[in-house]
Amino acid sequence: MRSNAFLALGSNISDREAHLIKAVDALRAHHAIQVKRVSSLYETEPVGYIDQSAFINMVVQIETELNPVELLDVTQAIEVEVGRKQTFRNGPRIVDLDILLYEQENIELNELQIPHPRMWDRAFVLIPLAEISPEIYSTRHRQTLRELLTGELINKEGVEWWKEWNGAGAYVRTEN
Ligand SMILES: Nc1ncnc2c1ncn2[C@@H]1O[C@H](COP(=O)(O)OP(=O)(O)OP(=O)(O)O)[C@@H](O)[C@H]1O
Ligand SMILES: Nc1nc2c(c(=O)[nH]1)N=C(CO)CN2
Repeated sequence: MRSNAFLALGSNISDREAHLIKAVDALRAHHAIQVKRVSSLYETEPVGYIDQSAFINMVVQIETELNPVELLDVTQAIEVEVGRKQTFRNGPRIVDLDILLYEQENIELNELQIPHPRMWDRAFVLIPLAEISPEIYSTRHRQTLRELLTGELINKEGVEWWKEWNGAGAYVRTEN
């Protein structure tokens, strides 16, 4: 059975776009993952630990035969493959892959929480996510992403559209 999931990617070291392309290529190369949609790239001011370079962030939609924990194993292996070194919480990184959503599942394991617990506070996640899937519904806000982003609830500052996705993979712009 195939499940729908959304992943957030970010990089803020050296050639940020190249790292993201490598990560998406690695997802595409995996036999149990199909990349369905890829957002544009956004340049974003660092959140949390602010004394570091700007990030490039993006979101991809996948379908996968992997269960959530297997998917986490794969995303963590890709982080290492693309070159992630040990870092500190919120610190700089070659590439970071977070699982945002997996179907409608709520998961509360030590090593995996889905929906990603901080996603609704992060414009650098919500803005690219809304680009590829504006109808996603936040049970916390009782609004769709589209509604949430046209309102005042989310501070959109510090997130700038940077460029279209130039790597391989489905680039599908939704009509909105
Ligand atoms: N939905 C999720 N996606 C990815 N990792 C998760 C998720 N939920 C929990 N984790 C756990 O988070 C751990 C730490 O992740 P990481 O070092 O990337 O944190 P971070 O990127 O600094 O902060 P943040 O999690 O706020 O983005 C991972 O080892 C993983 O087990
Ligand atoms: N703009 C931005 N800030 C961050 C990011 C990120 O991807 N983009 N990731 C972090 C740790 O996961 C901490 N802060």
